Amino acid sequence: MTTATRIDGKAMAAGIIETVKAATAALAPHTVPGLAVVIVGEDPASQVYVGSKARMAEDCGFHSVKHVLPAETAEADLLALIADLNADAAIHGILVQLPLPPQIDANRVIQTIDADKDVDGFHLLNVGRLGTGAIDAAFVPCTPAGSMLMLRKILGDDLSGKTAVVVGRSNIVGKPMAQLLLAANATVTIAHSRTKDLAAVCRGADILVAAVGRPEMIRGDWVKEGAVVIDVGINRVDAPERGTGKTRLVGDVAYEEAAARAAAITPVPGGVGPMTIAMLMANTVTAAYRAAGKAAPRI
Ligand SMILES: NC(=O)C1=CN([C@@H]2O[C@H](COP(=O)(O)OP(=O)(O)OC[C@H]3O[C@@H](n4cnc5c(N)ncnc54)[C@H](OP(=O)(O)O)[C@@H]3O)[C@@H](O)[C@H]2O)C=CC1
Ligand SMILES: Nc1nc(=O)c2c([nH]1)NC[C@@H]1CN(c3ccc(C(=O)N[C@@H](CCC(=O)O)C(=O)O)cc3)C=[N+]21
Repeated sequence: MTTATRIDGKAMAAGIIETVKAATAALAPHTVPGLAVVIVGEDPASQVYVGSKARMAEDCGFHSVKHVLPAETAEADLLALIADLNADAAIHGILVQLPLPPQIDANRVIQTIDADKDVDGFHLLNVGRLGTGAIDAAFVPCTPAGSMLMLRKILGDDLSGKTAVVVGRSNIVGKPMAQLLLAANATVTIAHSRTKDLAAVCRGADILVAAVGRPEMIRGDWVKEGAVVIDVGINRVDAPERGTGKTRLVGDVAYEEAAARAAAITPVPGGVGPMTIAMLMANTVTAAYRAAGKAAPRI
């Protein structure tokens, strides 16, 4: 029995992309938003994501460049490429796909990106802005930003009086998600692998955000009746029922079980993933507006 509203990330993302296209057209011909996507190594899943980011950038009317570097690239060479992109006036946004191979210090790479081109929102300046309430000046990480838009569609802008539990404390999802929820007045708990009785913690959540990376770990009876569930997890699992060697994507939440109790829930695929890509395009067009000295459109 599925009773929950399915929050359609694919449809929401398509709406955002239309807004991005209009904002891009309004900048022409003086400014064309430029996005550089950099990937080191040949991990097939990462290649797919980087390809879809570059394709979507083209679809939006951006100048789009993709740099594919070999897995054995030295850190100094990647830093030199970033310096070039920082200095390139045709590039407004730089994304370096994570994770990076072990010989490269990801933190050093992220801090080398010009904060004004940091469309991932991972640079210390943008993290600091988000954490100190200067959200309008920050680039907010795409996955949490997209997750918040989905949540706001159901619950509105003010989450006063609501308890939110974020499972996962990564710099790219869990921590910025918690900051956004806090800024929207939710009472926020961040859970992780050392949390005791995670099921009970989750059961207290009016808003439950799963960003763990464990297929269907969060079961239906962990979900409070009437909760809003945002499933960030993207996990590829075997699907022998579809044929030998076939796989499918599942989230961190057991969807059908959770949907029987939740008020609203995001699916995987078609939930947070497409919203992440849409927010990357939104951040890039914002960067281009700022570079042109114009007020960025609200997305
Ligand atoms: N939809 C999208 O656009 C995106 C999806 N993702 C997906 O989201 C998921 C999380 O990504 P990311 O944040 O980068 O992952 P990380 O691996 O960086 O972080 C995972 C977090 O989950 C916690 N965790 C791991 N096991 C458990 C457990 N058994 N119980 C409770 N907490 C646990 C870890 O805790 P601890 O810190 O204690 O180790 C950690 O904080 C992945 O599936 C990833 O593919 C990621 C980015 C974008
Ligand atoms: N610097 C950096 N920034 C990132 O934002 C970043 C990153 N590195 N490394 C990897 C993760 C992962 N990530 C996803 C984006 C879109 C989908 C997405 O569109 N998913 C589709 C399915 C795609 C498919 O079918 O494989 C969906 O959920 O419907 C998934 C995952 C961004 N990440």
